[in-house]
Order: sequence, then C-alpha cells, then structure tokens
Amino acid sequence: MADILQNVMDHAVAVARKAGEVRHPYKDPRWFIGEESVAAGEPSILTDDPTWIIDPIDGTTNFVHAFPFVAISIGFTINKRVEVGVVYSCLEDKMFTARRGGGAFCNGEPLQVSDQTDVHRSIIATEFGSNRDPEVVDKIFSSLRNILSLPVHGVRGAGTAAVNLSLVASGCVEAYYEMGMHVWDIAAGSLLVLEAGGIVMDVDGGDADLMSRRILAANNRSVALRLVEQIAPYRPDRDDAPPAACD
Ligand SMILES: O=P(O)(O)O[C@H]1[C@H](O)[C@@H](O)[C@H](O)[C@@H](O)[C@@H]1O
Ligand SMILES: [Mg+2]
Ligand SMILES: [Mg+2]
Repeated sequence: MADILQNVMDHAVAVARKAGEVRHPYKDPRWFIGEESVAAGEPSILTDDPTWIIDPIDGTTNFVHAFPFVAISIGFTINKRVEVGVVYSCLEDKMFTARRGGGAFCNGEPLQVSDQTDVHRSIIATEFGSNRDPEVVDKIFSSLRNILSLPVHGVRGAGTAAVNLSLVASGCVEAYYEMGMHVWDIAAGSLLVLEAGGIVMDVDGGDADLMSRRILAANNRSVALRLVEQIAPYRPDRDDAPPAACD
C-alpha cells in the first residue's frame, strides 16, 4: 500500500512539474479537499489539479457512540477523476485499496461485486443523514418505503459512506445510495466499487458527479436502475456551491 501511495505522490509531483508549477503537492491547500480543512474555511473546489480528498473519520456519530464502523477515507483525483482510493475500516482492520485500472483489494485480496441481478434478492445500503428538514425526511422515508416494498431482502446502513461503499465492492450488499453526504465521504469508496466491477451514478440515473452530494453505487446496471425508479430525489447544496452571501 505504501508503494501505491508513493507512486501516486510521485505522479502528482511529475504532473505539477510538467505544468510548470512550483507548488508542493503535499502542502499547498489547493491540492486538498478535506472535511476538517473545509470546516476551517478552506475552499471545496475540485479542479483538474492532482487533489487529495480526505475524511479522517468517516462515521463520526458511530465513533462517538462506540458503534463499531469507522473509517479513514483518502481519494486522489487528477482531472477530476478518482485515480486512487483508500478506505481503512479501523475496527474491522480492513484496508481497502483501488487504483484506476488496477482492481480493488481488501487487505491485498481482490474484490468483486455481487453477481445478483434481481433487486428482490438484494440488500440495499443507505443512510438517514443528518438533515431533519421535514421535506427531506419525507423523501428519505418515501424512498425507503418504495424500496422495502419492492420487496428487497433487506436494507442496511453502516453509518459511514466509505464502509457502505466497501460493502458494495465486497459483494456484501448489492447497492448503496445516499443524498446529503460529501465528496470526502465517497471519493475513495466510489473507485473501490468501480474497480470491483460495479457502477456509480447519480440517484436519478444520470452521470455520477462527485460534488453533487448524491450517489448511487451498485453491483450492476439492472439493480441500479430498479432503485432509480424507487428513489425520491432531492438536491442538497453542492459541495462546490459558492458560500451564501452575508448581509
Ligand atoms: O462521519 P462523517 O465524516 O461526518 O460522515 C458521514 C456523514 O456526515 C453522514 O451524513 C452520512 O450519512 C454518513 O454516511 C457519512 O459517512
Ligand atoms: Mg464522512
Ligand atoms: Mg468525517
């Protein structure tokens, strides 16, 4: 794993030098989008530059309550595309890694999504999120009611987007969808799913957009599209939305 990260960092330096940049790719804040740096006021704009997208603790509520799923999530993008994803599920002691075109792995073992094509025989992961706006809560429950009534085998939520995506990549659940999480929750995990043979799209069936705060990741298109029909979509403010103007 250290080798993969070192290669990527070397690549970042090479790309920067080629572009005539003198910035140091590990230190310049423009090369990072992190949950804590954004909370501290740093920008959350995804550019074509090599960019580390980091969530130091994914599953904070779990962590606080000792609910045993917590992860560290590190994604690396070039030209807005995730090239490397690392999710470390701390209490499971599982290190998930993926490199674009190089497959996905858990503790070094290759991962493959589930081969289930029938949504009725599937487990779907999702989260309730933290938005308690009644309209949003109604949409969440509407989606959930539709999916449970399909019916499916079950609905689960680990309390961390990164772990939910690792579960899709591992074939333990067929799909995961959520609206309201952030780019640092899903950058790394989305590559795990793609490299394990799955697909990632918007909840309305459109193209995936890392900054949209919406994701549907699935083992295959047929399961994904059945879910698209059931999900009541809403649009949270984008991660790259300009800050609201102050009076
Ligand atoms: O624990 P976090 O890093 O805050 O990430 C959470 C996110 O805040 C929450 O909205 C989602 O439902 C979870 O799946 C994230 O992982
Ligand atoms: Mg998170
Ligand atoms: Mg976090």
